Amino acid sequence: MSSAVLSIGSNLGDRLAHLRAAVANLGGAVVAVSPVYQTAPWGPVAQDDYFNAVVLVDDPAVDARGWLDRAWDCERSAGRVRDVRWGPRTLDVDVVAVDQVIQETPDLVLPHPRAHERAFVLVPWLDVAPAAELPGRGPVADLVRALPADELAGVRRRADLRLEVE
Ligand SMILES: Nc1ncnc2c1ncn2[C@@H]1O[C@H](COP(=O)(O)OP(=O)(O)OP(=O)(O)O)[C@@H](O)[C@H]1O
Ligand SMILES: Nc1nc2c(c(=O)[nH]1)N=C(CO)CN2
Repeated sequence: MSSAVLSIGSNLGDRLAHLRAAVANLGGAVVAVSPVYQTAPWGPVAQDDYFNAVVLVDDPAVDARGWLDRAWDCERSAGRVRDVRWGPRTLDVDVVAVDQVIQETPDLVLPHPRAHERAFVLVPWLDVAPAAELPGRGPVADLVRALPADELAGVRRRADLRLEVE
């Protein structure tokens, strides 16, 4: 059994189309899709706002490494070029958590090592899973409450935009 929390983000090209394509690519594994948020860029690189969302997925045949492969497949389909760390991208798919797994392998750290400090991950996750917990860090609701006000202010729900579950 394997359920995962994926964070999807885009700030290059048709941002909504890239997020929609990721949800379509994940197909039958998709259990829930959060609202879309417009988010101020996190990190040291000056760049345009992102659209972000969180997707809950489940597939008994996919393990933690398998979710990373699915994430990379989504990114490849969006024509993502890997250059600047934390720089602009057509599509970023991060594996936030897989079940209760805590691991550190060269390719995959779980939970995602920066998820607990990212409003653009925690706020949409809370929308679709109010009782969720980030393994090793506690309830997502508590993590959201602990975020600095300016982090939270940079995350604005776009009620005019929707990602459909296929
Ligand atoms: N939980 C995880 N989800 C996605 N990638 C991970 C994870 N843990 C480790 N990685 C590794 O991180 C590397 C860099 O990923 P990526 O280019 O998406 O980083 P980034 O999006 O710029 O930064 P960040 O990881 O802070 O979101 C990948 O090659 C991948 O192997
Ligand atoms: N708001 C926001 N900022 C980011 C994002 C993202 O998805 N949303 N992804 C990044 C890639 O490392 C860097 N910064």
